[in-house]
Amino acid sequence: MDDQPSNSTKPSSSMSSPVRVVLRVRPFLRWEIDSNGDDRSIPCVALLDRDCGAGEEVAVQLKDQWSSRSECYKLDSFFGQSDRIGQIFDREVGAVIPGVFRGLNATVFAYGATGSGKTYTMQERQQSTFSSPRR
Ligand SMILES: Nc1ncnc2c1ncn2[C@@H]1O[C@H](COP(=O)(O)OP(=O)(O)OP(=O)(O)O)[C@@H](O)[C@H]1O
Repeated sequence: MDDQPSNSTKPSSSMSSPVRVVLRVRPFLRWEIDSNGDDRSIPCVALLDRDCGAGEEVAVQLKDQWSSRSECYKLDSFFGQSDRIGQIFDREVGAVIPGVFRGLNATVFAYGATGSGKTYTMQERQQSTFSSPRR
């Protein structure tokens, strides 16, 4: 994601765009709730608009109540805390696989802060949400 504090940081794209930017928000982990307290375990990313009128873009807001951060982004797709890995695969990954067998190149990569769920998402492995932070 672009980090400019503006209302629209990403140019309009369509399904024909060669690059899709997809956001997944993972649930809070048990230890995060325990150490923060329930009142601080409030997601700082919210889906604003599922249909922005340009292709299938979505608008999301990054608003942190504990800092002054308040930014909006347009993305190609959004998956929330309750969305399953299979949904991400079906909507975002499955479509590129036939092309791979026809000799086209496709890359799916995860980007994000440490602990944000990149490995969990890419490996489709069910892991405990009650695990402790790494030391
Ligand atoms: N969607 C999810 N639902 C439940 N738990 C999740 C989800 N995504 C991640 N987790 C849990 O969050 C923790 C961190 O996830 P993960 O190891 O995938 O992060 P990471 O981005 O790969 O971290 P790092 O960059 O440090 O390797 C793990 O305990 C994992 O089980």
